[in-house]
Amino acid sequence: MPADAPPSSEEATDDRPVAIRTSDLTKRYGDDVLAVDALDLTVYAGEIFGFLGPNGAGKSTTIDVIMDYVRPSAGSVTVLGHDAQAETRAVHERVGILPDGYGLYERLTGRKNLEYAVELKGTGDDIDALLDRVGLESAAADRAVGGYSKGMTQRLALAIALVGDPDVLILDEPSSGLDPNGVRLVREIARDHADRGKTVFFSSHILSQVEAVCDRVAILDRGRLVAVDTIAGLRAALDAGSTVTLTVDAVPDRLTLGEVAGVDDVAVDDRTIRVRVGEAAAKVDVIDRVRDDGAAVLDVTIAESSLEDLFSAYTGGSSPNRDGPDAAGPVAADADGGTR
Ligand SMILES: Nc1ncnc2c1ncn2[C@@H]1O[C@H](COP(=O)(O)OP(=O)(O)OP(=O)(O)O)[C@@H](O)[C@H]1O
Repeated sequence: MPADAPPSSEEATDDRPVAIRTSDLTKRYGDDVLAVDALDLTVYAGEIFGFLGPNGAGKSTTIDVIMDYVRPSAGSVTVLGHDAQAETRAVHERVGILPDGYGLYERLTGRKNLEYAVELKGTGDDIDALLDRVGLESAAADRAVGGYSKGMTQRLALAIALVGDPDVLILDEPSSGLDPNGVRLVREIARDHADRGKTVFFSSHILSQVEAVCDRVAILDRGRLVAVDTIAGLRAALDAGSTVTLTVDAVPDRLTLGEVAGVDDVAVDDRTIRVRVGEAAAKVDVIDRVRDDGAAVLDVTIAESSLEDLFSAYTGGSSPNRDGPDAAGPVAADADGGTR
């Protein structure tokens, strides 16, 4: 189980350019809610960085501070070297955001919404190319946004996030409301962005989304950073392990599996031996040892720890949705008076 210090494979100094850095970032709402708690996070340019946590973990609040939609109670954020609070305009010029609640003009068509976003950013993007990139057909783009399905709304919001081909793309629950094609599209867009040296900050409570697309992942729980690493690194740090189940002709009288390095637990039931191993190498040793102890192995199955197990281990049991219902809708106005 992770202790106070988040496990990380990036402890060594890294001289890659930094895209987003939060330093001791803390956000309180009133006296009772500590939404973000002393968050230190470094996202490097060119990576797809997963920001993972159960509902209410503080993901949107962190993004809100990055965008200066809310002010931090303590600490600071820089984006591509610009202070998020003091140089908000510079930050907004370099960042595209797909927010959790979209803030679209419902009476205007999708196309008008997009034109307005392009005008506001002064980037002169080709509207049809953007619509095409997110898979919104012309006929749909010419309808009022108020009548859009959740998936269409999400695609339009994604097009707006891509206006100006931003150096940093922030996606807050980007797959919410999308069908599998839409989910794939989000992944392709994220990958394409990163392949061109740009940064993607991908916030989600859906593990499979993050696993499929992200280079590294931070896990946030109740405002605190509990881990930063690759998914493979997180598994290894946790010794998440596997369960080897062997069916044998007969369980040997003297079973010496407990002596095998990496074996955490052994359970015997009739002709089935279940062995929990914490190290990958122990899996083969387990099979060899059972044979050496005198049994014929008739069948072997190996179950790896699921991502849910991994996540629960880090968050003390808060379980995210794997492919579950959409994220919570937009949060109410900031207690400090900011808007979202
Ligand atoms: N404007 C606000 N006023 C008061 N409390 C707030 C406000 N916004 C967020 N919170 C609280 O701060 C905590 C973190 O919320 P936040 O929306 O940042 O989490 P999240 O990880 O983005 O969750 P979700 O996945 O549900 O969007 C929660 O306890 C939430 O209720």
